[in-house]
Amino acid sequence: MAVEIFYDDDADLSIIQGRKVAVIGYGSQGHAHALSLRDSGVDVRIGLPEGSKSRAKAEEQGLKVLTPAEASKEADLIMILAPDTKQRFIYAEDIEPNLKDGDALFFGHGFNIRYELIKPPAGIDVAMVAPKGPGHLVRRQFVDGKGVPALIAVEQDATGGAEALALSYAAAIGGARAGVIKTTFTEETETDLFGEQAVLCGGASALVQTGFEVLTEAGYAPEIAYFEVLHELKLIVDLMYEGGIARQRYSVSDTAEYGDLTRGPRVITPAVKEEMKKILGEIQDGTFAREWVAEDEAGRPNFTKLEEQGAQHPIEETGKKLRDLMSWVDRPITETA
Ligand SMILES: NC(=O)C1=CN([C@@H]2O[C@H](COP(=O)(O)OP(=O)(O)OC[C@H]3O[C@@H](n4cnc5c(N)ncnc54)[C@H](OP(=O)(O)O)[C@@H]3O)[C@@H](O)[C@H]2O)C=CC1
Ligand SMILES: CC[C@](O)(C(C)=O)C(=O)O
Ligand SMILES: [Mg+2]
Ligand SMILES: [Mg+2]
Repeated sequence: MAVEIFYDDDADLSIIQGRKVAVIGYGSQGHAHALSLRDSGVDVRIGLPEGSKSRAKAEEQGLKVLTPAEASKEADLIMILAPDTKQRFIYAEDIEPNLKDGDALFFGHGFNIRYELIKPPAGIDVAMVAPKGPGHLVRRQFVDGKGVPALIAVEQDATGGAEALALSYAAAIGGARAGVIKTTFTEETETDLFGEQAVLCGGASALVQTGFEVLTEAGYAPEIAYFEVLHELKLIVDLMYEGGIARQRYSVSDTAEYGDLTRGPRVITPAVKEEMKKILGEIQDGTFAREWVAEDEAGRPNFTKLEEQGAQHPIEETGKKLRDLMSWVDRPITETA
């Protein structure tokens, strides 16, 4: 089925400018949405618990900060940008008691609706605006006059205006400069989880770490291995981003291109593709969601152990040393916040 893609000319910014928006959470996505909504003329407030470390930051950045319950009560559109595993508790305690008919409940990712962790009442709009990029770059691109593409979806259209509202919101954070695609909560959730697990985060991190290990275990200098498999990866991906895999192949040497064409499929073998399909199956049948929710409820023991192991990987030490010598590389992630 052909997708519908919307741009700025298709969106009516005045719709979101006429709403009182509460952004719950002020992390990667929360700060980006809130600041860009404000810069687009939207009446926005932040919902954070009294003890939150981000309260001072949001206030310094000129935003009104309330508790999640106060913010939900004051607003008529609530965008929930807290961690996926915490959302159902925030919803039950702070949001649901303050929902009125005609309000809108928005998500930045479909996890809690797709896996039925949150079941909103009839009478409200339920929609999603999911940027296809990390929050800090969503904000950075907005400030630079660009935009990160976004997906919108409507789960429940109580007012008849949920889709136009979601498109208006997406435009206000810069998404419609790049393209906004209409989808469903299910399609967004399943493709997003697959992308981050198999390619963007899981696949890419493992590929880089393994390439670094192979070179250093063979006796090559870690600094050379770092430049080769991590630093240069960004430059190669920039070419793909700008002109597709074809432009990457145009710019590299024909020696590299021959190696790409003949050796790439030896790294990403049919067995790897089978494993990717298995990973997708676990997303589709809910196995991953159940595992992640149980891991979080248990206090994240495996998550913490694996995160610590990743931080101890020798590529991190080598990378830090080299990045410290390239002043333009380590742009503080809070610079745009
Ligand atoms: N990270 C990304 O770029 C992307 C994320 N998403 C989705 O956006 C949502 C938010 O993710 P992300 O931005 O990564 O989250 P972060 O972990 O970066 O930030 C979460 C924020 O929620 C706050 N928070 C924690 N508990 C509560 C609570 N009880 N009440 C209110 N606020 C609370 C945190 O407070 P404190 O600051 O005190 O820790 C923090 O400000 C998720 O649904 C995610 O899947 C979608 C696309 C990309
Ligand atoms: C790729 C990870 C992501 O899906 C994102 C930045 O889009 C996330 O959940 O953070
Ligand atoms: Mg994503
Ligand atoms: Mg994601």
